[in-house]
Amino acid sequence: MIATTKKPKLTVPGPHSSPLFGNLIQMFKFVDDSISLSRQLFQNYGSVVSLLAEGGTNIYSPYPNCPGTVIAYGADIVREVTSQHDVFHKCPLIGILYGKQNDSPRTKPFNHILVGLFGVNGGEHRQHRQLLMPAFHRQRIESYRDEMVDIIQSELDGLQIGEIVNVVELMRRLTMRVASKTLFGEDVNQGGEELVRLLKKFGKRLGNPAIAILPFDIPGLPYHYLLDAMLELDGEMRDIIRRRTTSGVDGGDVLSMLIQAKDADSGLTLTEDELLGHVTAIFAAGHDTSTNAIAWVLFLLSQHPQVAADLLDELESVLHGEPPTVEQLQQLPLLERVVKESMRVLPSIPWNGRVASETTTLGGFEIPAGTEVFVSIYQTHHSAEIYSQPQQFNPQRWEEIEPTMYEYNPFSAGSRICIGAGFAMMEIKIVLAMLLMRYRLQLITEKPIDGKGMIVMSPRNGLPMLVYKQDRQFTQGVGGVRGNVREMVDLPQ
Ligand code: HEM
Repeated sequence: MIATTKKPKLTVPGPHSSPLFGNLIQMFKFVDDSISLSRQLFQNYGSVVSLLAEGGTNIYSPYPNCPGTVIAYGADIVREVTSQHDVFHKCPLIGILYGKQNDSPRTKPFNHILVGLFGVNGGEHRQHRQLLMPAFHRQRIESYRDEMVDIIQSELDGLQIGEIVNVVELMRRLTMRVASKTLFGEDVNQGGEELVRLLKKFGKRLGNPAIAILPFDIPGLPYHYLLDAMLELDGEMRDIIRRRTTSGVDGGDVLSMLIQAKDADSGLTLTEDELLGHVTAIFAAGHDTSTNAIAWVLFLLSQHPQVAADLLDELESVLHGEPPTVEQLQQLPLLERVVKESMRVLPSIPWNGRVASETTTLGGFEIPAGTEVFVSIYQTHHSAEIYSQPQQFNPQRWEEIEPTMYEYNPFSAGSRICIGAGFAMMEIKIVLAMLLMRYRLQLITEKPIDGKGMIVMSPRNGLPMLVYKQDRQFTQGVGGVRGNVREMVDLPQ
């Protein structure tokens, strides 16, 4: 626990709040549309900005006396934060709720649900990461290829020509199935529905801002229903873990590997609570991210017909309509560039959140202990000092540029770099290759495309697309896009 007995003052520049509920309003604005608000703040105050000059905001830090929120961007900032992991601590995905455990047994799961790697720092993080690494080794990940292909095939078989499909929902179902199969060995379509239902229910309750404002376990209040959903999820997950532990069967999935994982020096294995923390965190970190990464690629392709045509040429010439093998994935350079460029312009994780474990500096400003710091991956990727015409979706640029890991970091950088990056890239590429050879998806522009969300950036109104057999009519459906995405990427009128 970071000890801050008195709330120190922030001296990082930023806007001043209105007298009544100014901090709540600013927090709400940030959570609602962090990209637009931060763009404005960076323009007005520079690359290191306080959400409110006087502090008093707390979005993510579970520690009492958090002095406020600092947002920052740029390669130097990314380096400072990601290379000093003992100074800039990471906190559980459950955010401020992590600090709300009390004597009630109903709050006990806050200890572990969505904690995993996100909730450990320093030596403990190194130890846990080492235990998890074998499950994410290249060979292990590659062994998931066949299961991924089967699930993708079955989801694509379900698409009807002429129907309008919300691509975000389609990809969410697909990546959830892939995650539950590779993590727990349970395909959603073959009996894993209960777990996915409970995870969804819990995620929905967690997204209700009222739980932070009225955290009282009283029937009728959203916090009460969050605790109910969390206990149900906790129970279901424990059952899965116990079944797997007592059966002693290695199903080849991540959970089986984690049950067997043993620290080489101490011989320690993961406790049931730790296992629960890891699998819920990996599940949460591993499917919504990929869902939106794929959705944004499909959006950008729908508005860049020449890129879409070139990509299909590449896919067909190498794959001839068949799902890619692991080796063939290395022979698709344009696919690689399209995905990289899409994750540069519209990263599905726009921020890296941290909390200062001691008083330190960032970009030359003093950062008091306990301050929460958000580093903007999005704004770093849109920096004109690093990328010429940063708003342009131009996969070709990757033929000439080789940014450092601090300049380009959709998966973060340093010792806390995404453990699932290899898994995600393989999944995203296989989905795109199989989908694009079979179908053309034409964007429906009825509703604005608004990229929203603080943890994961997602199109708020979904991404409705009309399904065609792949007919190469890529110029259809180009243009007419409205919404805040126009401020993020250059699009045809
Ligand atoms: C396009 C897909 C993905 C993106 C963009 C992404 C991005 C990220 C980023 C930016 C971080 C660092 C967050 C921070 O430092 O604050 C991270 C961490 C993490 N990711 Fe991913 N991720 C993706 C997919 C996955 C998948 C598929 C898995 C697992 C199956 C996964 C598991 C994790 C875990 C466990 C961490 C914590 C690592 C640590 O703290 O040591 N991610 N991811």
